[in-house]
Amino acid sequence: MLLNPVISKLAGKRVVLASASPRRQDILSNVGLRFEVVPSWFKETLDKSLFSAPQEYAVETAKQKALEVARRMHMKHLKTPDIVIGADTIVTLEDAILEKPLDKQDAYNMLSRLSGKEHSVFTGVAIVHCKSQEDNQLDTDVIDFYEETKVKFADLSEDLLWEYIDSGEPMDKAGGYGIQSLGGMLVESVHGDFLNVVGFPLNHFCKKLAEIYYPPSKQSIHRVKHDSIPYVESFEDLSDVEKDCSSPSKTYDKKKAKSDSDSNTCSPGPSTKHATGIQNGVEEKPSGTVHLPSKLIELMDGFKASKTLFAASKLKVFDKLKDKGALKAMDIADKINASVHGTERLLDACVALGLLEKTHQAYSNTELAKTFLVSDAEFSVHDFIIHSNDHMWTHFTHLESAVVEGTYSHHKACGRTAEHVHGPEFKERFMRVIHCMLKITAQDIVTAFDLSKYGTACDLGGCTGTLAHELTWTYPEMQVCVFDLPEIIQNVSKFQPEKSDSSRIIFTSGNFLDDALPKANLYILSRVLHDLPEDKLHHLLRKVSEACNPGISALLIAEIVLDEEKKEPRALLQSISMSEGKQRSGTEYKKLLEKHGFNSVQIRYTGNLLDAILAVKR
Ligand SMILES: C[S@@+](CC[C@H](N)C(=O)[O-])C[C@H]1O[C@@H](n2cnc3c(N)ncnc32)[C@H](O)[C@@H]1O
Repeated sequence: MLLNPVISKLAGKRVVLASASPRRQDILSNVGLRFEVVPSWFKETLDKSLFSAPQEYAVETAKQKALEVARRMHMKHLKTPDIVIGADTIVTLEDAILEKPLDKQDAYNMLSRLSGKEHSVFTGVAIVHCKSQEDNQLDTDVIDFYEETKVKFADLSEDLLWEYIDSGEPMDKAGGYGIQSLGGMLVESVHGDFLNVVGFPLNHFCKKLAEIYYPPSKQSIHRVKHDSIPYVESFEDLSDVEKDCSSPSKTYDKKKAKSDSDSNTCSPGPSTKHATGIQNGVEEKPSGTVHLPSKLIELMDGFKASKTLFAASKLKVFDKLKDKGALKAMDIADKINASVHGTERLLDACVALGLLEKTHQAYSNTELAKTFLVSDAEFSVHDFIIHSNDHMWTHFTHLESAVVEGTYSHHKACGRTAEHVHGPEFKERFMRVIHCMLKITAQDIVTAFDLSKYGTACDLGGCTGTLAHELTWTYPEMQVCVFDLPEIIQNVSKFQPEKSDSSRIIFTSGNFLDDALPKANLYILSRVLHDLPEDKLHHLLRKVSEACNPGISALLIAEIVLDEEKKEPRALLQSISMSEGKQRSGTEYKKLLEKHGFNSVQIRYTGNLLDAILAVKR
């Protein structure tokens, strides 16, 4: 349950926290906010002398952190977040800004300066609302603020200072201390928001959200206009949010219905059209037509958009336009051997979907098509689209019977024989699909954690070796073994990139359930666990755990990690077509791994197709 109704205003939006700080993540997730973590690459090197007050520096840094993530996500995967939250905490003493200590001596200098004195902790916060414009440019709207808390340190003895520094705690914290853990011992008093010192001013943040989502009522808000049709403009008050939207007594307000449909919250359906009510003494009358929520329209029409993309890919429209500049519908029809009339309709639909551009009756690829849809582009998802058209489409057509039967008997449903599924043609297509999707997410997986200390890695179920190449590019010392079934390994040669030091990668065939695992410091299971039934899953994890030496080895998992409420649509839509296995939340993965002796489990939400989990036995 959400304690604060303003947090619920963010439900259904793609919210990103541009900070790797586990403390900020905890503060926000504890109040039920669902968000992805995409740490900012913005370097905290703004010239402090340019700011008239230290808090302005913290606010600007927070803003730049959030904007960097918003721009990167928009550019990189064309998945623009709705909101990016950036934060920066600094400690100031007599106008000097103390950030994170560089080393133990620096930590000592900071803490001894703070000893016996009162200092200020400022956290600058930026809330960036993002929107992708029609020309694919990113439009951002920044709201920022800061919070100050005053903290007084006790007089600290040399011994206490060094004991604290030797604990390692000061190193990643502004001012060199963490109030929420050992550093709490140094603090005599706190004036202001405690969580601000921990790293995020939650109370001020919620107040800001309330200002954004519940603008203060104006004098004229509850006014009645007596035109030919009387109408009422009204802003809901905070307490309205918790009310059941289906309540028949709820008054219908056209403006609200529109904004609700835009923000995917509940909106009155046709049954409320004739409702009347009294709000703040003003009688409201029904006001005009009911808008079908855009969310629902999108869902009802979604299959047409998918099929348009699939048909254009299957007919190789994007390939024909590659390197050709703009072509008229007639010329494209000729190249794809199709009717001019039908081609023109398909092309116009692609323009409407942002896949093609049209100028002077001629069509050309958009940047999105050039990057992802041309079949030989570096990051092409063409093979995945063809797989979706030829297989997933049929799969989903039989969804009702799969639900009724409780299993996905897709061979039967799709009229396919074992030969279709296990034959060489299927294997090669399967490998192409895996290869193209992993190419897009591999970099984020291998950089989610610093893996440089692992000299050898073994990618179990590593298929074409995409992750192995990314690992050797990122970690120049690492040797990687790709372990997969013999029929996969014998086909890997055609997937090897030209520019790669393949001497550090070996391909080994075997069955990870039956055979001994190759020796390695780092085991990788990418998109393997979610597919396994419980008995095989535990068997495999037991084997990996036995092969891992405490303190030396680790297990890296790449999967979609569900939010705790299990509402992530992409994972749930994928689950619907899975016959065995299941998608799991972060807590479920932690419990599963703890059961197999991995007592340190860290999760990174990458914002890309797969998230990363690093599990270590201490
Ligand atoms: C869903 S794919 C994932 C491929 C790749 N790791 C990725 O992240 O895209 C599962 C991989 O595990 C391999 N695999 C399945 N069962 C296996 C087994 N018993 N032993 C070895 N590899 C297996 C499959 O051949 C396939 O390459």
